[in-house]
Amino acid sequence: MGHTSSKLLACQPSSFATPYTPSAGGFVADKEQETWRSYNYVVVGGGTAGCVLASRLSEDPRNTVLLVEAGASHEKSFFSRIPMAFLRLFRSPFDWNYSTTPQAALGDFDSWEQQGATGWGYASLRKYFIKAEKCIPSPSQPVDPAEHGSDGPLINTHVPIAPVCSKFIEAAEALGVPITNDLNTSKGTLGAAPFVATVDEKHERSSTATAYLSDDVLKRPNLTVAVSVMTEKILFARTSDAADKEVILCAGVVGSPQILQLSGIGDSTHLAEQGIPLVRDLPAVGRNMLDHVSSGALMFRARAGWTWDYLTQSPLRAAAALAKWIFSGTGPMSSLAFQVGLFVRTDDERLPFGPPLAIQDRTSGPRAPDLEFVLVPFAVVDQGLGYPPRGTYGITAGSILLKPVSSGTIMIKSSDPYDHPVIDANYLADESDMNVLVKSTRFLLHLARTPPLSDVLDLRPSTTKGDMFWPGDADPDKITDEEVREFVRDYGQSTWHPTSSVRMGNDSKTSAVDPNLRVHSVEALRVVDASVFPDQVSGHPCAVVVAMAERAADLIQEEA
Ligand SMILES: Cc1cc2nc3c(=O)[nH]c(=O)nc-3n(C[C@H](O)[C@H](O)[C@H](O)COP(=O)(O)OP(=O)(O)OC[C@H]3O[C@@H](n4cnc5c(N)ncnc54)[C@H](O)[C@@H]3O)c2cc1C
Repeated sequence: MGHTSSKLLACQPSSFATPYTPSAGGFVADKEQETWRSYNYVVVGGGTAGCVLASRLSEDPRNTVLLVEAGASHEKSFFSRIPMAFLRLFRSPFDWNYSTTPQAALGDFDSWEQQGATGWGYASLRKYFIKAEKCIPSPSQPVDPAEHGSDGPLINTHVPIAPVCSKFIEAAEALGVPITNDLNTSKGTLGAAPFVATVDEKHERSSTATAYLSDDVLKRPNLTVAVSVMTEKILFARTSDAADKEVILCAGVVGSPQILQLSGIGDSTHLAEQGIPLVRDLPAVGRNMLDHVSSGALMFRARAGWTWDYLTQSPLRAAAALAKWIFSGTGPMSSLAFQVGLFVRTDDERLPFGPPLAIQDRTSGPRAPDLEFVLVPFAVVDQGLGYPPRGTYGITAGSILLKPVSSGTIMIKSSDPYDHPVIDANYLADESDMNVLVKSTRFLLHLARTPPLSDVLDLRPSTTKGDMFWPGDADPDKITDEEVREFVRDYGQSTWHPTSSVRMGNDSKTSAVDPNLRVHSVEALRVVDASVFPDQVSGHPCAVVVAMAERAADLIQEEA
């Protein structure tokens, strides 16, 4: 996070905090605290949730708020402003570069309430989705205004899509997937449509850092924002002196369990092994992590003129597209890399999923999808770090397991906060998860052979394993399940949507925070981010994190 008015952001801890070296135990004597600079709310992590909370909590001038973010201000990253350029941020200084352990086998809202997350059903979350949003629909894709917000900070809009993307959607419709104008309604996400984009009036990629922490918000005297400041651990007092003071962890699915464990909150056995004094035994901290794992990218060779491969293959045309975006805010650079989505159910018998395979239904009900397909309108090798040879055109499609059975763990491996924790995602450990991806890959192969998509592709049946267009060129009726499994094992990957590593619930044996997001049996400490999701969602998590942070801001202020 960060902002163009960087003079308003602090980098030196001495400018907003009192220097202090903690003793090994982590508890601070009452006398020492009296002399400290203090805030009503310290928000740790200026990501999606943290920026919303810092903005909303500081609306009341009586609240003093400190937001602490480990990363640098995004103002120096030109690429973070260009909607199309998000792949350029991979392995940049803005990337934590986390990786999972090697994976041997290489996840609504009403169901959240049923799992103990009282107050987090759709009926209560809906007003926060609307509060957060300013929807600007395009005339070609009208939406029901009753389903959307009109004056929230985050702009949702439609951006241009490549010609091949329309063919992808039309082919999906031909196979039986309904086309919808709007994937984001109370009716659920089932169907096929272009994605909406959080792109602002300046045609720049928008985040909660840009939308919620505007210049005016950053000028509030009661809000201090610190960037490039790593939170190492939380210090505790044995007695609470002020009920209105809170630390709110918004450090994300990896950062929040890591900070809790470093601070002595987690599985007592694991903390003892790391030599960390126990503050509270909460085994669910760092457990139950659920991610959206994908089959791996399937590339299909395409005919010239239908894709946007020129963005990666022709520096001249890429420069022209960039100039167009800079001067008019239009063209391919104003668009997304992932442009269209299909949300389906694997038990939909109309769709060509191949022979039956056992699948455990973890969806919240018959209108909720368990599978998503996405399309990038150019060929992408190794997550955008490589591209096919010039003159080779392609599309990159992937299928995403939305409701995994397998769950993983995030555990610190030492007491050093700068040591990345061990992330064992445990992908596809349950056979049902692998079966979803086998079915989905076969569906994609059929989709590619369905007009009008097949008319703009250039499939070549002679391609063999190892080729970048394998298994895209494989015959969906001949490729074996084992061949698909092998592809998924080789190329399956995270789609960067982990959740639930500090799960919300009522039972402190199976959850880490209560339905008001307070860490069980610890005063004045909350967690508000994707880590508290009781379960994975059947869509993309970011809007849910924003709505959750909006509701949390209300909960916190009601309790103060
Ligand atoms: C490449 C990529 C693409 C994605 N695309 C989409 C998408 O298209 N749609 C969608 O819905 N979701 C998408 N997501 C997922 C979405 O970004 C996350 O679900 C969401 O940002 C989670 O919000 P959060 O507040 O839980 O955590 P984050 O936004 O990750 O915020 C956590 C913050 O805490 C900071 N932090 C961590 N540890 C510390 C520490 N010790 N001290 C201080 N600060 C700390 C981090 O730097 C970070 O800024 C994508 C994610 C990635 C990585």
